[in-house]
Amino acid sequence: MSDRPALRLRGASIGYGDVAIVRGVDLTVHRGETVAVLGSNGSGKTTLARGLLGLATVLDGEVEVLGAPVGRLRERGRIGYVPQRHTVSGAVPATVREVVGVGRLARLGLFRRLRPADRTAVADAVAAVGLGDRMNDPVASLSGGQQRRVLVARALAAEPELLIMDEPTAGVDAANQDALAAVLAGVTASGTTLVVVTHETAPLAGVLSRAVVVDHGRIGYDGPLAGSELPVGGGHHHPGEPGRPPAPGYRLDQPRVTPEGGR
Ligand SMILES: Nc1ncnc2c1ncn2[C@@H]1O[C@H](COP(=O)(O)OP(=O)(O)OP(=O)(O)O)[C@@H](O)[C@H]1O
Repeated sequence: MSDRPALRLRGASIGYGDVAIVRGVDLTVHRGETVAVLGSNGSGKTTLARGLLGLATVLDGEVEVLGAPVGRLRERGRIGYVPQRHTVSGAVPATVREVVGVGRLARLGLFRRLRPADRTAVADAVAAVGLGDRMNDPVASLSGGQQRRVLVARALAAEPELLIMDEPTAGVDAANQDALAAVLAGVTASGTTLVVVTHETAPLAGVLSRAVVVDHGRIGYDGPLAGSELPVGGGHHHPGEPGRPPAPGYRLDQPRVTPEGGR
């Protein structure tokens, strides 16, 4: 139902086995929002993202995705996911067209065949990530950054309502980061909700408007991603009393900059 938020977490704890990594998270993301999920290594960003997809276990609380309890959404193609690990592997050598075609099939459902309009969507998605001339190449023959873009195209080809991306710009060169930003701007302009786990907001600064900072499994900041301020680092801010918003150039793996300090 389109009046329900894209994401709604209430007291959500998410983890693996019986170990909670993300704890007691309250988070609502409305349709069309564009959210950066930030935080230091191991803070729980990927676990949070995986919890939205049913790939990590919801141990407590509620997680609703596109209006349905997590894992219960029947049309999985409504959610697009670009995982963190970037290589596309498999025993059978698959071409770019085939891998991205699988993304389109997720939208159609199993045992359906791609029709001309679907093939066009696949070609458009591949072109959008700048790999139009590699359509028939085995994915295994592409560079790591190019394979990463194949995964982005695979997600785009399904034209999802909610697109969750884990480090989509990592290992991608500046020109292709810009191209990706342009693609995502177009996707979000058509109403797609975007959640991007990232260490670097600068490449997608024009697309992302809200920052959620995960700090030791909890949300330490939730507010605008704006301004030209210096990075905040971890911090223990809370919604309602946010600290300084992470700036577009936020990178947690850069040396910390103290509030008083210069660069
Ligand atoms: N499959 C798994 N089984 C058990 N523990 C896991 C699993 N995946 C991750 N963890 C643990 O969960 C914690 C958080 O990991 P997670 O990948 O969510 O962090 P992250 O914030 O995405 O980090 P990074 O920035 O390094 O990607 C880590 O302590 C990690 O060891």
